[in-house]
Amino acid sequence: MSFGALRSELLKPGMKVGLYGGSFDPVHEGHLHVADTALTRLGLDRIWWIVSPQNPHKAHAPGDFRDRLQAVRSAANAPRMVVSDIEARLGINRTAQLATYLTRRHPGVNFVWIMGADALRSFHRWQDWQTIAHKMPIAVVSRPPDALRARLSRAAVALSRYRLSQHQAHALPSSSAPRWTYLTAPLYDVASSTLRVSSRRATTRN
Ligand SMILES: Nc1ncnc2c1ncn2[C@@H]1O[C@H](COP(=O)(O)OP(=O)(O)OP(=O)(O)O)[C@@H](O)[C@H]1O
Ligand SMILES: O=C(O)c1ccc[n+]([C@@H]2O[C@H](COP(=O)([O-])O)[C@@H](O)[C@H]2O)c1
Repeated sequence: MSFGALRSELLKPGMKVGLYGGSFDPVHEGHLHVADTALTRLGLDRIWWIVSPQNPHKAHAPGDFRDRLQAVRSAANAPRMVVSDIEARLGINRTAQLATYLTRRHPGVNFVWIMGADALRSFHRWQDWQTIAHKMPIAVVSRPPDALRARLSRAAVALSRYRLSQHQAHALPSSSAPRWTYLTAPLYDVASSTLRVSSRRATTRN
């Protein structure tokens, strides 16, 4: 489903919506695994894949936005998956801005921010990260090799008293923020950066 379709879909109060932000440059199996894990373990009604125009912490320019959006649409073409260009349309690239916008506009909807363990490791460097944590619950999905380091990271320690056991993950979307959980799941050792290097090598060889 595209974001255009989403706009005409009624966002009902009480709906549980996972926000899964990423560059997806390119989209890969690990991303699908994160979305499926969050959908099932949190009992979500929807996952919105938020294709980021430009991660503010990545120096290199990502691939063409429209191409990435289209690739995510093809990969995430499954029930309850929605692909969104909302950041590009709003002209924003900070998660705190998105969280503020969505929670204000849809106060009755239960949004959850979804990210991999590597993102938790650097979360304390995101702009207004405390605001994000206070606007919506967060679900972190394990990723090699970050499992232990992520749970000992600055943000994880600062938010430790708000952590919910993964056995209670179903309660996360309707919990008041700050609240977060760490979902241990099968590890997918795949990264966009590795795929970009392989694709460059293949292009050079041909
Ligand atoms: N294999 C994976 N396992 C768990 N989480 C992942 C995995 N790949 C990506 N993620 C998570 O998905 C989100 C989007 O990731 P992103 O699009 O940056 O992919 P990436 O593979 O990390 O890219 P890059 O290698 O360019 O940094 C982030 O929250 C990231 O932590
Ligand atoms: O808001 C920030 O300061 C911030 C800093 C780094 C990353 N993010 C978000 O984290 C998500 C994952 O980014 P990426 O590039 O690692 O896929 C994506 O939605 C980014 O906008 C956000």
